[in-house]
Amino acid sequence: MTVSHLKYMITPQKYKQLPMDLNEIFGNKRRVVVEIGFGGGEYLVAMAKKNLETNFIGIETSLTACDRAQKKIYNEGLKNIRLIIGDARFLLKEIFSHESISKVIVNFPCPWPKKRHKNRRIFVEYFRNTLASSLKEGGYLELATDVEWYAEEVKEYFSKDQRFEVENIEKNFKREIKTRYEKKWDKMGRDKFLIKIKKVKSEEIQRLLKEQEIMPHQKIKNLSKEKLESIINEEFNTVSGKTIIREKFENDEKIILRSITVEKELTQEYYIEIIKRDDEYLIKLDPMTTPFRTPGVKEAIKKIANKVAI
Ligand SMILES: C[S@@+](CC[C@H](N)C(=O)[O-])C[C@H]1O[C@@H](n2cnc3c(N)ncnc32)[C@H](O)[C@@H]1O
Repeated sequence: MTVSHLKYMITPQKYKQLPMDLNEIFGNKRRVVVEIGFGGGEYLVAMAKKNLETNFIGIETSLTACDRAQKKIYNEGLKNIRLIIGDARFLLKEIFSHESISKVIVNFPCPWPKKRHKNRRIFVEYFRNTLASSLKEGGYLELATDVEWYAEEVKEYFSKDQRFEVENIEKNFKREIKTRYEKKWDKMGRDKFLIKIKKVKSEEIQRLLKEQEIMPHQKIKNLSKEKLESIINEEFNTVSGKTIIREKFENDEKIILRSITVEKELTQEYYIEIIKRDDEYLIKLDPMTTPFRTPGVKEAIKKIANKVAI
């Protein structure tokens, strides 16, 4: 990837103030459409090319997908697309302000049919509340899928909520642009289903991140090597979830701890460093990793400092 590609990526973890100001990001006040799980980016890029007066944001968990899409955006010379890597369910809630999105598109998501994988689905319980806030009144959610029961389930999920109006499921729909998965299923002769859901009533939600937490360095006078060893693989609770230190790396300059913090809607892996400075030790986030600075991450650093101090 060349440096010029990177200008399409947004890293909300680095923003001091959340939700983000989309007008500032795009340099205009045009409507914003979000595609969740854009895969190769074919649909996102083609839509942005056809609708230059609309801003598009693609959210993907896959780095490879983001890389591929960036190359397409760069080759097309488009200025109306940005990409964000991460879990769209969390990002839609935390980084988009109330009524900031005109349309959310989800194309051919994995339905995760097994019960034990249910929480990997896009349409988890809190997602409806997220859309009730971040989608504009009169805005749409559009879902395309090749799985009939999934379309029915999503229809049911929104039908019981007065903040939304669900249109009938359209079987074997035709849209101007086909996604990569759509082409694949078409070739195999599979049915496909399109469901459009209109948001009719807005409701504010409580966001976890308003101002991202400031991360003051923790300082301790003395470090216990035994205590440090004992916290590896120890799981400890924080206000909003739990943290586990998975590994320790050490060189002459610093000790680095690979940490995982699990909060209600977000799991983050990041590094914490311990550095010796004159007559004390500093314990802080490794500057190379950029987790969202949630209350759980902040508390994890404090707790580690307490646990390893003599
Ligand atoms: C089955 S593929 C479909 C790709 C594309 N939409 C298409 O129709 O060709 C689903 C995509 O959604 C992405 N994905 C899954 N869960 C996600 C989430 N919570 N947030 C963002 N992207 C997600 C996956 O990485 C994958 O690329």
